[in-house]
Parts: sequence; C-alpha cells; structure tokens
Amino acid sequence: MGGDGGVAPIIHFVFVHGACHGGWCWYKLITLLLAAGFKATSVDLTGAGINLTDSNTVFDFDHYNQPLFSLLSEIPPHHKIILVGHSIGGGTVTEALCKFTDKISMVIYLAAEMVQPGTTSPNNSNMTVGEEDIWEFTYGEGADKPPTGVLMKEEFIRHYYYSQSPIEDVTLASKLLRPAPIRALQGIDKLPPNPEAEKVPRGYMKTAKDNLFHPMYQDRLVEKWPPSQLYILEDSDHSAFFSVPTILFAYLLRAVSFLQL
Ligand SMILES: CC[C@H]1c2cc3[nH]c4c(c3C)C(=O)[C@H](C(=O)OC)c4c3nc(cc4[nH]c(cc(n2)[C@@H]1C)c(C(C)=O)c4C)[C@@H](C)[C@@H]3CCC(=O)O
Repeated sequence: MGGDGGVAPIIHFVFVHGACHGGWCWYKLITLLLAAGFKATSVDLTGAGINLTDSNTVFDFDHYNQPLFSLLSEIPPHHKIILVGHSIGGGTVTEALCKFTDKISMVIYLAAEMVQPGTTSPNNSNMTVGEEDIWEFTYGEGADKPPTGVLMKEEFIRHYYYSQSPIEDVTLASKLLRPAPIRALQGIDKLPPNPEAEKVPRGYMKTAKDNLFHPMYQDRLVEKWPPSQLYILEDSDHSAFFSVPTILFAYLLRAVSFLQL
C-alpha cells in the first residue's frame, strides 16, 4: 500500500516523442512494459501522430504541449508517473515537470534536450538542426512568410534518425513522420528557475551512436545539469526505441528500481 489513501501505487510510464514523431514511435517499449505489468501511455502532441491539428497552425509551445498537460492532469494521484522524453521532447518534459511537479515521480531524458529551468542550452554548434539541407520547410502562411513547419528530407532519415534500427521501422516511420511546428519549438528552454521541480529524480540516457544529436553535446547537457542517474546506450542511434528497445526497457526498469514508493 502507498501513501495515497491506502490505494496501491501504480508505476505509470508516460512517453513524449521528439520533433516530427508521434506516440507511435514508443510501440515496442509500451508492449514490453505492459507485458511486465506496468502502465504505459504515449501521447501525440498537437499536430503530431494522429492528433488532427495541422502543425502549420501551431505557433505556441504551450499549445503544442497541451495534450500532455491534459493527460497528466487526468492521471490519478496513486499513479507514480515516470515521464520519459525523447530528443526535443525533453523540452516538453521539463515544462511538464515545472507545471506538474507534485504528480511526477521521475523524469527520464532519452537523447533529449535537458536544460535546467532558468538557464539556456549550452553552445549548440554540434547540432544538426542548423544544417538546413537536411530539412524541408513548409510555409502554411505563404511563401513570403517565415516557415511554419519542418520535416527531415526522406533521403536523410535513415542516417540521422535510424542508422542502427531495423529497416522495417525505418519504412514505417517514413510513412508516419509529420512536419514539426517550427515556431512552437522556438519556445523551448524559456522557463524561469524552479527549485521544487529540481528535487524530482532525473535520469539521462545517452545514445552513443547518434548521428543527429551528437554524443558530445549530450555530455555537455549532463555536465551542465547533472542527473541523479546516467545510462549509456552504446549501440543506439538517435532512436533507441527502435534500435535498442530491450536495453532501453531494462534501463528504464533499473531507473525506477531507485524510486521510493
Ligand atoms: C529547424 C529549427 C527548429 C528545430 C527543429 C527540430 N529540432 C529537432 C528536430 C527538428 C525538426 C528533430 O528532428 C530533432 C528531434 O526532435 O528528433 C526526434 C531535433 C532536436 N532539436 C534539439 C534541440 C534544440 N532544437 C532547437 C530549436 C529548433 N529545433 C528550431 C526551432 C533548440 C533551440 C534552443 O533553439 C534546441 C536546443 C535536439 C534535442 C534534437 C536533435 C537536434 C540535432 O542535434 O540536430
């Protein structure tokens, strides 16, 4: 029995995708966790996955994150929420951590943006997002206005997102990726300091064979805001949920074994 009115605690993993992805990318992890007796949910942020909003109309980071905020507000208090964010979804996770601090038992950043509220990202000269040739922009407000969406060009997907992943997953993903709301993403890493949120245990999982989010840049994030647990996924590309799902599953279980229920 836990401390919440005598109701037994339930460990509930909530997964947040990165840019252009959707809740679909967690299908292997959700299958493994459900089979092991945990609760596991993935969310489609606004304009992603099967969320019906056109991402070209999403201009605000809070609007983009709204489906996660709704989900978190509905989860009952006896659920011990482990919030897991991938890639730029780490920005969403940090914002949710600040808004729902009391509901979250642990946050895990997977190859993710992990920036202490009140500070800025370390120098990002290693980031591939700056290499415009790999991106295709959409102009929902007309060609004379700044872009509203961004999607990786199909010929670069295997190398940058999924170099170590099964080819079937690459094929599936290439059908499901959708443009990310570029203007909403400009709102990441703009949070005020939040000492309460910093008390929540935090894990970082580094992807060592990542062609998109350089491992050295991930090291810098970890140095700048050291997590309580650090895991290295040696054989993982940027998308550990496809390339090393069983190792990721094992590391998630190890991470939650440190929870005080
Ligand atoms: C194009 C500019 C826009 C942006 C888009 C974007 N960012 C990432 C993707 C896209 C389309 C990815 O596909 C990747 C990801 O989420 O993979 C699933 C992205 C990352 N972005 C990161 C950090 C980061 N991005 C931005 C800004 C933007 N990203 C523009 C608004 C910032 C800041 C503060 O401006 C930061 C810190 C990483 C977590 C990943 C990997 C990026 C890489 O190394 O290339």
